[in-house]
Amino acid sequence: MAALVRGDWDAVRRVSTSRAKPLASEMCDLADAHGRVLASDVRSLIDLPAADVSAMDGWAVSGEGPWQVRGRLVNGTTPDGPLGAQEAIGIGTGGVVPAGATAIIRREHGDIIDGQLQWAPPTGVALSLKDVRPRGDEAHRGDVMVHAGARLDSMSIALAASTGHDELEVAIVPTIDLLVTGDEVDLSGRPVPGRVRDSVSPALTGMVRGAGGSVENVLAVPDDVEALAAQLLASTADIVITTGGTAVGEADHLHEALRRVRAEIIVDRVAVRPGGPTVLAILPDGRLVAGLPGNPLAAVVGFLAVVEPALRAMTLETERPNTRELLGTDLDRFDGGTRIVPFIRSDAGVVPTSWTGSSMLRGLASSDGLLVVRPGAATAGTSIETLPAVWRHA
Ligand SMILES: Nc1nc2c(c(=O)[nH]1)N[C@H]1C(S)=C(S)[C@@H](COP(=O)(O)OP(=O)(O)OC[C@H]3O[C@@H](n4cnc5c(N)ncnc54)[C@H](O)[C@@H]3O)O[C@H]1N2
Ligand code: MOO
Repeated sequence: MAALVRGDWDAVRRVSTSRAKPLASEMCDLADAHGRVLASDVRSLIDLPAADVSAMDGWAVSGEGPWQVRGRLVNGTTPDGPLGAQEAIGIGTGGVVPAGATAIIRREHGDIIDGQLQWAPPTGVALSLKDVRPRGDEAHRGDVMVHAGARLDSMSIALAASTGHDELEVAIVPTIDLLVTGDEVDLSGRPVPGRVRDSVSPALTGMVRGAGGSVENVLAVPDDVEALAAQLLASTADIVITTGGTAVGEADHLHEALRRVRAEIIVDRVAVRPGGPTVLAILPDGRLVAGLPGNPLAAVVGFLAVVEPALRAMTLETERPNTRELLGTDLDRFDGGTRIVPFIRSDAGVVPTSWTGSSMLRGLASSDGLLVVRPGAATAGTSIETLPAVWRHA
């Protein structure tokens, strides 16, 4: 298949989605399920609640009062028979309402005098079963509570727990190795003039997690075709991300390394700024290689173009609908492709941050997300597509 060369933003994301192979699934304890992608629907194992239960502390009664009190139902047990006429039984919130009950009386509306329950309702309160939560009020056995493809969060996990689950079927987490190229790049310490501190791997580690994957290794690779090719083959990750070396400089070895390992290039540059030199390739054994530019903001954009869609396809995560917001300012006209620009929200609408250069993360770090600025005019008061700050949800 021919590579998509200087492909449009949406086309690149579609191709990255379609060329990534879904991974298998595994079972996972609820305690470890946060952030995992659900592989099969969570269906309720029970009617919820499983019986008619009282919504209030008080008494279940039958017929008109006063009532003979038959003791108290211990929470967690079921009634040992129906209530007879003029009978009452003490009940707690969540207690199973006995058959024959015709009303719940709240604790504060009744008193026991000589073993008999006397009712002293405030005005307007009638005897009724309105304080009963009927069986199946929230869910019936078999109802789909969480759909396959959902990213599990604390609420969906809690819902699975409330409907009787201890473990869930989830997609296996795709693994990522990050190969940091650039002989001038330091993985730690304070960079002196001429040297650059690696900021791409810290930025991408959280973005990978936010997109459902896991960074297994961060390795510095020298600016050398042999070394890069050897490391591409040695890695066992589902996606190998390289940073730097994508452009046309003398130390830019990515294309040659990909040729040597017989990778098929799927995407060769993207019509986006920053992030233009992004590459996506597939190794003979099916693993993906994403070549991201060395400039940090360009690397983030390249990640969103080719890695994020691939990760979601590998876990079969449901695609989120595009979000749109009101643009708060005119943007300079640009026809050379899509621009991705960090934004913040203001009273007028979304506006670009400062520090949006390809080498800068300062604007992105304080942003609320990214604008997707299509070629052509973008004027204040119109709606514009945005991408959420996925790095923040990791
Ligand atoms: N003659 C041309 N020059 C460049 C072009 C071009 O089309 N023609 N494209 C420019 C664009 S756009 C980008 S983006 C960069 C992409 O460059 P590379 O992917 O080859 O990256 P490097 O040259 O290795 O590095 C670029 C820049 O980023 C710094 N860097 C690298 N790795 C890291 C890291 N892990 N953390 C922080 N900073 C990093 C590196 O020191 C360079 O300053 O090429 C343009 N040039
Ligand atoms: O477009 Mo590059 O990706 O500007 O820095």
